[in-house]
Amino acid sequence: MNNALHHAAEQFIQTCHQELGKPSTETQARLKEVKRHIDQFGYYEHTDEELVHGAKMAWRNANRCIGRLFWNRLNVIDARHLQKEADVFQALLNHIEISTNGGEIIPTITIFQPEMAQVAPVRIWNHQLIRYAGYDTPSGIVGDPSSLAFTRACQSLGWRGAGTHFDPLPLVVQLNGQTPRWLPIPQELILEVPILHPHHDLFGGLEVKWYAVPIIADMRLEIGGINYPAAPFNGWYMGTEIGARNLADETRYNLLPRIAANLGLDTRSNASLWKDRALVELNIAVLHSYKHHGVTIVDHHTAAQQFKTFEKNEAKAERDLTGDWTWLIPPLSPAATHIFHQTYENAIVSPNFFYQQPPYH
Ligand code: HEM
Ligand SMILES: N=C(Nc1cccc(CNC[C@@H]2CCCN2)c1)c1cccs1
Repeated sequence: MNNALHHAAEQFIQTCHQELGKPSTETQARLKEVKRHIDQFGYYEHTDEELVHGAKMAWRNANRCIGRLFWNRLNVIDARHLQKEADVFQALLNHIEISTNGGEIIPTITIFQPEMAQVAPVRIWNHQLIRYAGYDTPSGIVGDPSSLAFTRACQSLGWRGAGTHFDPLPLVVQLNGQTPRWLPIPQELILEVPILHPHHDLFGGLEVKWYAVPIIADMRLEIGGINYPAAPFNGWYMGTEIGARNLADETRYNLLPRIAANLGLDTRSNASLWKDRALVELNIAVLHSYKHHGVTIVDHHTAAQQFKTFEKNEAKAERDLTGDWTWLIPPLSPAATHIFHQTYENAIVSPNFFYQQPPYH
């Protein structure tokens, strides 16, 4: 075990220090110190700058992320010293407030204490800090079907939702494998955007909205062999995530039939491409609404162009680009982007983000 950690630590320290332009004397001294610490305690602690740069490297290595051009502008919040529930909740509310920034979204990551023994010191049960509940009712599913299991977990902890299609779920935090605690997010901290099309009525009477900031809270951050099981991170949305998946998928909010009907499209034949027309108008509405409310969002064409620049920057830096084509292509008009017509090596480079076993079932 320690040999693997030695090697991972050495790889990271060398690359990190080289990228930060540190003199080799300092790197050698740091390597010796880390080696000694691992031999004595079985782990080692990252310095502040190793943590900051390591988190940025993890974003840069995220093969499925089209937004990596801005990897070096990540706002890193060091929360490794927090031990009490109240402080962890406060740090999560702080993350929501700081990253939302009134709509001018700041890509941010908050890093809680690393795994030392086997039990994770802090685990966040939420998939995203802000997400809508899903309820199984006799007249069908209300809210986000993706949230059914987590909503049930929250209810078993005593949480009760209002029962609407857009009930923000509570934050759920578990310390050292003990009983998880939950905390509702103050409504004033949750910036939301009403979705409206600039020219058409897409939804009839139905009020449709979505939250401004996607904050992934259930992935494990690995840096130099050290694991951080709680390291929530946010960027801004690419419009298709909301318009082509969250509001469009049949197993999500499934709005395409309703939109087609309101647009007077012929839904009896596939060849009328009514689904495609409904998709395009919904995505126009999403981009228009976020821009109208001053909330950062990127369309998939601009995002692809930014990714092209990232590809060029990485080549200039003489780093091998890795990527997962199947996730990098946008779900709407993929062949209209350069990504579709290129191949990417899906090798896993550390530091990186990984899935982990959900802490509830
Ligand atoms: C700044 C704006 C950003 C945009 C527009 C963006 C866009 C995206 C999109 C569209 C996906 C695919 C998600 C899906 O299809 O469900 C993705 C995946 C991902 N992004 Fe980014 N991203 C951004 C920032 C970030 C940041 C700040 C991080 C971490 C520090 C990050 C890490 C990741 C990871 C780890 C994945 C893969 C998730 C998985 O495997 O489930 N991204 N990104
Ligand atoms: N724009 C974003 N989107 C994003 C990024 C990573 C992961 C996810 C959620 N992906 C899971 C969903 C559910 C199945 C397929 N997509 C969204 C960001 C979220 C956090 C930082 S950027």
